[in-house]
Amino acid sequence: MHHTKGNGNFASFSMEDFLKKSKGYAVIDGGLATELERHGADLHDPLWSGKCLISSPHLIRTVHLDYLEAGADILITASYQATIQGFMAKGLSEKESEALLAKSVSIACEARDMYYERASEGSCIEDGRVLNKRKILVAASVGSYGAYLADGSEYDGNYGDSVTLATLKEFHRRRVQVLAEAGADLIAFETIPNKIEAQAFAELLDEDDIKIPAWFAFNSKDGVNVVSGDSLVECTLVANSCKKVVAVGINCTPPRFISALILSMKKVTSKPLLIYPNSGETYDADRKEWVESTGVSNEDFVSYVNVWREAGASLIGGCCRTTPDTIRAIHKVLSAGSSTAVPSKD
Ligand SMILES: C[S+](C)CC[C@H](N)C(=O)O
Ligand SMILES: N[C@@H](CCS)C(=O)O
Ligand SMILES: [Zn+2]
Repeated sequence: MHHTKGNGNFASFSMEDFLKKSKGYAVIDGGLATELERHGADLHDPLWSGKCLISSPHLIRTVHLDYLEAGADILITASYQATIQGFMAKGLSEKESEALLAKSVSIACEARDMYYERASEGSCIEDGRVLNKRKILVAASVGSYGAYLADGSEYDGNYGDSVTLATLKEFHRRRVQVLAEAGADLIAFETIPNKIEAQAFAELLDEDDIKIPAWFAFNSKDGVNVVSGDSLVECTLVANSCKKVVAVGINCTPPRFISALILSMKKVTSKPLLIYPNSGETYDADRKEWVESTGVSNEDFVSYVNVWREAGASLIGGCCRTTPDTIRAIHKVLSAGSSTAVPSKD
């Protein structure tokens, strides 16, 4: 059994230090694709939100900036479903594809710079906008192989026998290298639907000498295991035994499942726990649209925040179908309760 608890530190970056300096918690941003669509982007495309790296990079920057002004401390880049393989299928060269991945990071960094500029001019809260010079992290998104398949496979995670550990490592290798060298603070492996893909990510981080740390975010549709049916505890242990993983948790999962998932992860790791649930709505992968009216309201979402914090989550945000309003409300709840919050520690 390898139940040894990792220390969560890697290289010069320590998630514990970052959290300590920000009162023990941090706010992650909300749905990027959701917000791009609300601004008029058409994401009916195999690249989904990654399509905007080609068609409307300025819109991505606007959305990042909106999330910072809503109080997010961490931006997740537009690279979730952007892959070299996906770009090349559109006729781009390998070099152009790699440049677009790097651009996802530079767009987020630009938004951060613009935010800092605004913050130095302004006061703390202006017209409901959060403006202060806190430390902001850029997390380079790496969606799972299922995301690349563009058929909602990240909510299922059954890739079939032909997809092996080696296939997954080969598939992800170059993108991870490019993103790690593009100036992000960390890599956000997102919507990891099974254990084998977590293993592939952990091995890539170690074998390829990736210079920045990472977080692992799994997803669940039953509140017990990850979506493929693999054990969440085993998946968490894979993350826990990788030194470069500085936080582990859950994303794009209905809010009602989150507390139980946090509690089961907490039993096997002392790394900081992160959660950024979706609204609880269901995704129709054929239509590439969300089925409305199955989710929770912003008020209901936010009513969970203190429960999640008390259960042990220290990084909290939103995934698909959450908006800057959700993040603004999360920021408000957490800053109001921060005097009583207990920071996570080893
Ligand atoms: C997290 S899901 C909503 C992303 C989109 C999906 N991979 C698709 O292409 O349909
Ligand atoms: N970060 C992604 C969603 C992950 S499920 C995006 O909105 O592009
Ligand atoms: Zn999502």
